[in-house]
Amino acid sequence: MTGEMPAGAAAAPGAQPTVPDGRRVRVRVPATSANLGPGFDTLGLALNVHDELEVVATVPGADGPQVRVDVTGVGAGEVPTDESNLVARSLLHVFDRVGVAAPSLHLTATNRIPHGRGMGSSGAAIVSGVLAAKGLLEGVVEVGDDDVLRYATELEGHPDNVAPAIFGGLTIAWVDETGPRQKQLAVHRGVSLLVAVPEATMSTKLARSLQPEAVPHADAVFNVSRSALLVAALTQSPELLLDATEDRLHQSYRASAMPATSALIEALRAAGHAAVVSGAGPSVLVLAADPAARLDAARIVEERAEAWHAHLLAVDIRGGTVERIPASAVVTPGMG
Ligand SMILES: Nc1ncnc2c1ncn2[C@@H]1O[C@H](COP(=O)(O)OP(=O)(O)O)[C@@H](O)[C@H]1O
Ligand SMILES: N[C@@H](CCOP(=O)(O)O)C(=O)O
Repeated sequence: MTGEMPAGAAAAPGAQPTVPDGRRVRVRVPATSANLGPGFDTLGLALNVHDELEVVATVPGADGPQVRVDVTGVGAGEVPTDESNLVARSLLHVFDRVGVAAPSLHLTATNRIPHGRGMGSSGAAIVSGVLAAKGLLEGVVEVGDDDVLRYATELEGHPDNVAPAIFGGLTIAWVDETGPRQKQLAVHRGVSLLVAVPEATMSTKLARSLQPEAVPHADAVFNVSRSALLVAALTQSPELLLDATEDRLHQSYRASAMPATSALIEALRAAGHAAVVSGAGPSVLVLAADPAARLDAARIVEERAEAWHAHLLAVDIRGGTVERIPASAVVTPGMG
């Protein structure tokens, strides 16, 4: 016995729609690497490192809705544990957008995606919150995939991380007059991934402030050619990855803020590896055309004087997931 309204049950006539008391959801969202060299704010890949989240919603008491966030793993003791937490804010954003009163929320986050390293932690946190809201609102208000992309992009400001975090695989994301859109593609099975993560962090906001307002036309043409080629290289012709990952739109403008990243990319590319800044940095992504090339790239990373952690990763093809948890299946402490 869950005490919940069945999914799809309508609120009594005239009553405000609400989330059934005690409803629980579980969410899993992948890390991402955005840009992939030339595809600034457009291309992204989902990676097999995941944040997990459980949320229980309860009817607010006399003091109104309360939010509590318990965090283990990355960010524990650092990120806020109240409604200002990015996951909680994202969840509440959806309730606000669909016009449903927010319940009290208890979030339990298990984080594995490093923060401020260019592996899409903020995008994953936002997608986690939006997917949790979608699950909590099931049968109350329909939140479709397009809505998830829209709400997540509203919060992140650009769609290239949130699209692969939601849909998995390789995504091309763009924005038109209807809002953000995406096309998901399968990566060629020969492509293998290496992400080199340094100790240093870089705020995406700071990296974006280093971008110029305008770029030379020739550089725009350069990036159009390389990003078109990159889609072919990633899906059909991995042997073209080195040429296809050249960029003139963002990496050079940000290089002075992450010199160790630039130096590592230069060394890897000189050895023939398709190395790029992962997201806004400072991590480095290598798109290797075969497993032997990836091991050679890992050796170059490990020989650097600075401390880099080389992770051999795979493409996550599933994207973010949300499932309802029957109340009887979990023991979660109450709001206290
Ligand atoms: N799981 C999370 N829970 C709460 N806040 C998060 C989470 N993940 C990321 N953040 C917030 O986002 C910041 C990192 O965002 P950002 O600068 O965009 O870097 P990244 O490249 O990791 O996305 C963190 O310092 C933290 O404030
Ligand atoms: N296109 C964005 C991507 C930011 O990715 P993140 O993983 O660093 O959040 C940018 O380059 O600013």
